[in-house]
Amino acid sequence: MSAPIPPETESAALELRDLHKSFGGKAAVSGLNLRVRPGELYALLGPNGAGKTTTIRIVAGLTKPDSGEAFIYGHSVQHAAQAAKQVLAYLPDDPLLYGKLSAPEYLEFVAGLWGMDAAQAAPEAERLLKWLNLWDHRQERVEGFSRGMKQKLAMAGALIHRPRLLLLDEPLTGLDAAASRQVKDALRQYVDDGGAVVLTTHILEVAERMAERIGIIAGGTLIAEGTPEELLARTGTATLEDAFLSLTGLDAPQAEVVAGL
Ligand SMILES: Nc1ncnc2c1ncn2[C@@H]1O[C@H](COP(=O)(O)OP(=O)(O)OP(=O)(O)O)[C@@H](O)[C@H]1O
Repeated sequence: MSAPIPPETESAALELRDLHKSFGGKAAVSGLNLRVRPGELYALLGPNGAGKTTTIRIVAGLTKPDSGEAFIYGHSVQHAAQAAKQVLAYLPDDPLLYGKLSAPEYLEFVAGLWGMDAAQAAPEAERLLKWLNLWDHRQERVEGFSRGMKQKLAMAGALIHRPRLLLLDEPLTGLDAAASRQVKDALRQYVDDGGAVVLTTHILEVAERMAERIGIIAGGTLIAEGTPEELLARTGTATLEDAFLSLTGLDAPQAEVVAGL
């Protein structure tokens, strides 16, 4: 039971316009365009080295593109970074937590970074911890948490300032079935409340079950985009795995490694 995300007038939660980024002369992102709507969960799929993390890092303002622009609810990440970051949360695949703190202390700390005072942060922290089933562990130090509990706490930290776009890099890696289900349920609730999620994943089943739309990226460009059903129809395949293989042109053994199957 999360509080509704405040409504926004801008039509796109995220818009990427002709993004380019090279490292040492080698293109990691090459002419990438995409739009994600509020209330949409968008999964970025692609082989290793396709440019997914670089894209997410550009949106999070951690990597500067060589050219092109990213807009979050109309705010340019490159030219209005403060406004863009205010409505954004980025959860990397190895989030930094402070082991000596309890979960409420950690959330109070993160809230402070966003300029929220303790009186504002405490009820929000309690709501998030209850929502993610961490409230019963509120007196424990984070260093004793399991990986799944840490991942959920990191997600609570990402949500404490009520962002409207959530960027997640491989959010389900290493989680057991129960923790994975809770994180998926939390993400579904978040988009149902009007937030937008962009996540990268190697788990095709996650993309197929959860995403409104999937973007397949290879060589730094979007080679296909659509609902899971549209991707199947476009490739004439029965499974997303087959669609992924067909669209990326990978042979089956290689693609199984890529897709983490
Ligand atoms: N900081 C960096 N310095 C040099 N090259 C980089 C850097 N970051 C990414 N690259 C290169 O850019 C390309 C895209 O990498 P990126 O991490 O964005 O891909 P990815 O799709 O997230 O891959 P994976 O699925 O393996 O995480 C790769 O060739 C990678 O080696």
